[in-house]
Amino acid sequence: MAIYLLGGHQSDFARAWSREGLDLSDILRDGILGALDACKLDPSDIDAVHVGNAFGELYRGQGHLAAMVAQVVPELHGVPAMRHEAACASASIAVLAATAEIEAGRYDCVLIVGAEEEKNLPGDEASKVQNAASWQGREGIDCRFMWPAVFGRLSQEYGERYGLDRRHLNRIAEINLTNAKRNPLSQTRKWAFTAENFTDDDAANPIIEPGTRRMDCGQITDGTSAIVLCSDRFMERYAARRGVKASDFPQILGWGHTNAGIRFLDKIERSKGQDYVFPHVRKAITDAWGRAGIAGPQDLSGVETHDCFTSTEYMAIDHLGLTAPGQSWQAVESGLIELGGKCPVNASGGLIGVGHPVGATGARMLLDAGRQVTGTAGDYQVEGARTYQTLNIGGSLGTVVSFVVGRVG
Ligand SMILES: CC(=O)SCCNC(=O)CCNC(=O)[C@H](O)C(C)(C)COP(=O)(O)OP(=O)(O)OC[C@H]1O[C@@H](n2cnc3c(N)ncnc32)[C@H](O)[C@@H]1OP(=O)(O)O
Repeated sequence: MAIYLLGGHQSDFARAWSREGLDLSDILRDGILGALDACKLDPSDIDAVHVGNAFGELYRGQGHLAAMVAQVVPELHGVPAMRHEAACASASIAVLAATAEIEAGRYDCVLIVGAEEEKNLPGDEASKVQNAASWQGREGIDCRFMWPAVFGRLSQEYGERYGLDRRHLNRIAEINLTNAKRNPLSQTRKWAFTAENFTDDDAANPIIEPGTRRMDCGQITDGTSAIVLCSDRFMERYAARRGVKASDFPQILGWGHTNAGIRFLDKIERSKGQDYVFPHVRKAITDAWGRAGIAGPQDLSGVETHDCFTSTEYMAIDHLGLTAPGQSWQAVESGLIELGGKCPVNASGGLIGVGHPVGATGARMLLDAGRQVTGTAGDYQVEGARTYQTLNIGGSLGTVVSFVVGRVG
């Protein structure tokens, strides 16, 4: 059973919606209507809706986002809707639920909308809200900001296991923020940087938590990304109606999904002496390859990966097999991960450059992967892209989801 990615929508991640008198419900509406418009679908074409959102209750006091769907788009009244929360992987989990429904033959055309509002609080408060995705009172990490602290520990772990030169982390930030300048929907496209920002200069690149400096951080972002998936049965009708070919559209070729518990230090302890710092991340990636029928990174045109911090991308590089374990620095130094390199990573700018509206990120990655393999990624197009992989994580790698997207025929 093929699962087609019909298309989708991303909002401008530079927008702070509360400053326009708008809130999470408006963001959700924009995602749904944007995706319908992009795919030239009527609301009546949609069999089910899945909402990805992590922190609606905490940022805006707003829960029950499944029912919000028909509230803001009344034409979807009566259509089944569900909300999924898995921290920063919420939208990918929503996608997994949608693909299962299509594979089961229950529905043929399903809309997935990820949405998050974060900019309605000051930056430091907004960051602390996200601590909720850690194990309250039990992480054993004394800090202000849980995620900058956790991923600072991750770079420390790489340092202890394999050796780590911080210049490679600074370079990852620079590559992603440079890529984001080409992306008309990225949050940071107009931000100004100096060369010192990408060094260990304490003034130009201040320490946020041990092991993490400002430029290592993904952003606090408002935004939505929504995609529409459909069965081959629906695609047949859709293609005939529109006079297009099914082979023009990307398919979700494979997926991997693992859960590894919430507490960061347990995961680190568990993998001592093993090849990979996170064997469950490696498994999600290789499961996706297996289901897609590809052999490994040599079959990929590019990757959209989680880079909530530079250390996260550093980890992703070796777990994706772009280098041997612990040797991610080689891919940074050789230019392999840059636009024009053998396997560009985060051509869009990633979470550091595009922004990270937590509940929307997984859908945004799939949308970008789909754009790449259909040659519609504009100024950040990876030339000749055919097959793309996404890697989306929740919390300290507690939830991991990876997809392989490509065109067939
Ligand atoms: C698995 C996971 O995904 S876990 C990841 C979860 N995510 C996180 O933990 C988020 C991590 N990031 C953060 O916590 C925050 O970005 C922080 C705390 C590091 C910094 O946040 P803030 O204090 O808001 O500072 P920040 O530098 O982003 O922005 C301050 C203002 O300066 C602007 N700004 C920042 N850098 C620049 C620049 N280089 N040029 C121009 N403007 C800039 C921002 O747009 C912002 O303005 P705005 O509020 O009008 O939009």
